[in-house]
Amino acid sequence: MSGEGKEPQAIRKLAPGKLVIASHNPGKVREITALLSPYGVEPISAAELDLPEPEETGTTFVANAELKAMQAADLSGLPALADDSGLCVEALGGDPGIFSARWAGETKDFAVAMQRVEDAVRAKGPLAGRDAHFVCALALAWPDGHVEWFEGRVDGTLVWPPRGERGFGYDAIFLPNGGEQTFGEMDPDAKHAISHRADAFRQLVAAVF
Ligand SMILES: O=P(O)(O)OP(=O)(O)OP(=O)(O)OC[C@H]1O[C@@H](n2cnc3c(O)ncnc32)[C@H](O)[C@@H]1O
Ligand SMILES: [Mg+2]
Repeated sequence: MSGEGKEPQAIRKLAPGKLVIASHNPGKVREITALLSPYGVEPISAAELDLPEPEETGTTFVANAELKAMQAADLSGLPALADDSGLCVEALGGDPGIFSARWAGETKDFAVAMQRVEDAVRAKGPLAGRDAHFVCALALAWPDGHVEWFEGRVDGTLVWPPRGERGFGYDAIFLPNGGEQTFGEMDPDAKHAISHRADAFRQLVAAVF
């Protein structure tokens, strides 16, 4: 990990400029802003810039992160960081996966999405396992069209009923391996120590700082 034993520095290629967080999900924007906070960049969200939400036509997390980042960099003329992430349930062959946001429907209701996951796993029968993991692909796009990407992961188990009001999305049903609290119950700093997003972010820091 970079930064150990020295003061965090501004991102070499970014300082002292702005970085667009190419996401329309306030939970993600909050987490990415916190992860970026030691590094001296000025984050500005896609919503603040009124950027459109692109259609996620990719078939992988990386492809979707890349298209979101490239669109934001292109439209803003600034470097842009996008995150495509999701919950992959082993018993469901990796679903909802890249469709995690879409399982919540038009109204983005994650109580509904978490219930859909529970129903789908229970429908597999009593022997269906509860193993799951979160994936986070981060793509950093530069206005000249160059893109770098990084993928992180965290493994855990699904729990029902949902536990905890912190976090967002599927956090309340995800118990990371070795932990006693779901991501929905955890302090945000504790989630940042182990999450899929933090894992991808560590790789980004190592490559870009
Ligand atoms: O595409 P953007 O605008 O960034 O926002 P989104 O919510 O549509 O994001 P995705 O397309 O990447 O969909 C991923 C979904 O997976 C869920 N998810 C991702 N990371 C999560 C996390 O750390 N905790 C809980 N749920 C998460 C969350 O509900 C997201 O809506
Ligand atoms: Mg999305």
